[in-house]
Amino acid sequence: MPSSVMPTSIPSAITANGLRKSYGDKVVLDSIDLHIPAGSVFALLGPNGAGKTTAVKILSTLIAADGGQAQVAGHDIAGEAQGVRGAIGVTGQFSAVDGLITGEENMLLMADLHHLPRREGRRVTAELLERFDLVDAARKPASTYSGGMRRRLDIAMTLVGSPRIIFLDEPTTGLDPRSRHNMWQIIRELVSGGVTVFLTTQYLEEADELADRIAVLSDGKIAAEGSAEELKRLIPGGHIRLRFTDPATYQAAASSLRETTRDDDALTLQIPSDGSQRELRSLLDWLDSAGIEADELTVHTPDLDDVFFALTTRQPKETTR
Ligand SMILES: Nc1ncnc2c1ncn2[C@@H]1O[C@H](COP(=O)(O)OP(=O)(O)OP(=O)(O)O)[C@@H](O)[C@H]1O
Repeated sequence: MPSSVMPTSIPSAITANGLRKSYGDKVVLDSIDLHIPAGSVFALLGPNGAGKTTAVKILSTLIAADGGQAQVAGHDIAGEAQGVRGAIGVTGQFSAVDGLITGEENMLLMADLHHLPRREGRRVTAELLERFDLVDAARKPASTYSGGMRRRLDIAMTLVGSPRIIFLDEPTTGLDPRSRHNMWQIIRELVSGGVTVFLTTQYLEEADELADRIAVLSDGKIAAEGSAEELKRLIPGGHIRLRFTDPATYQAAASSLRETTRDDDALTLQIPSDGSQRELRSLLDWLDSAGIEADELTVHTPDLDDVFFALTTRQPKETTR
């Protein structure tokens, strides 16, 4: 895997070896290893209840692991929790925003918690409210904010302490498409400023858009890890789909094309393909020479959805890893 051949000159922001956590009989994290280079975006992807939040809580020292070790920003999560906390910011499902006070007051409170001198606190607050487009709403109670504004305030509050590593636990869950794209832009800007982002998400598109590396968490284990492109290559699934309306044409095509998957009810044929121009051309040539005309032709290349479903669909017990 590329993580093992990572240039040693890139320092690791987060490393974990054999992290374990159970609640009662339920094993939530079953020996997790992570190596996240500084300045990169790492996405931990998994279905509901996979253990993503548990991983964030352990790495941000909110809860203790049952076993294994991890270093965050060079500090051991068990022995140097204060060092870890000083280097990180956490936002997400356990938001720090207080709805009863204004956005600005929330920011100033954060500045106090970080022991910033009053003037410096005001300067940082004004700068971040501006950067996150919250100036107009700054004097309104945070309870009146939309979901997107609240998330922006949450991240702005996290940045008061200038963290080098930020944990974003499902940062866009429940946001509308525009707010989601705004949030992605904010995350990209954080990374271009050198921050390392550890992101959890259920959205494949989000991981595809933002992450340098993606790990798919399933049944307490990392089922696969790599860039979006590497993960897509892991699974087959590319195909060309031909749809017919005339049953006789469909039958003629089905009986003469090899390696097809038939759907006799929908009158469609699926031909395995890597989606390349060469394969598409040879299929079209063949259809032409056989005098077969499909009513619709679509090319399907595997996407992260395919990877996700292939890796997280529960298998019968004896075939699981
Ligand atoms: N304090 C707790 N006590 C008992 N079980 C817990 C506790 N916290 C989490 N769990 C269980 O651990 C599992 C993983 O939970 P976790 O919140 O980490 O999942 P997740 O991947 O973040 O899910 P989601 O996408 O729904 O937030 C779930 O089955 C959950 O019910």
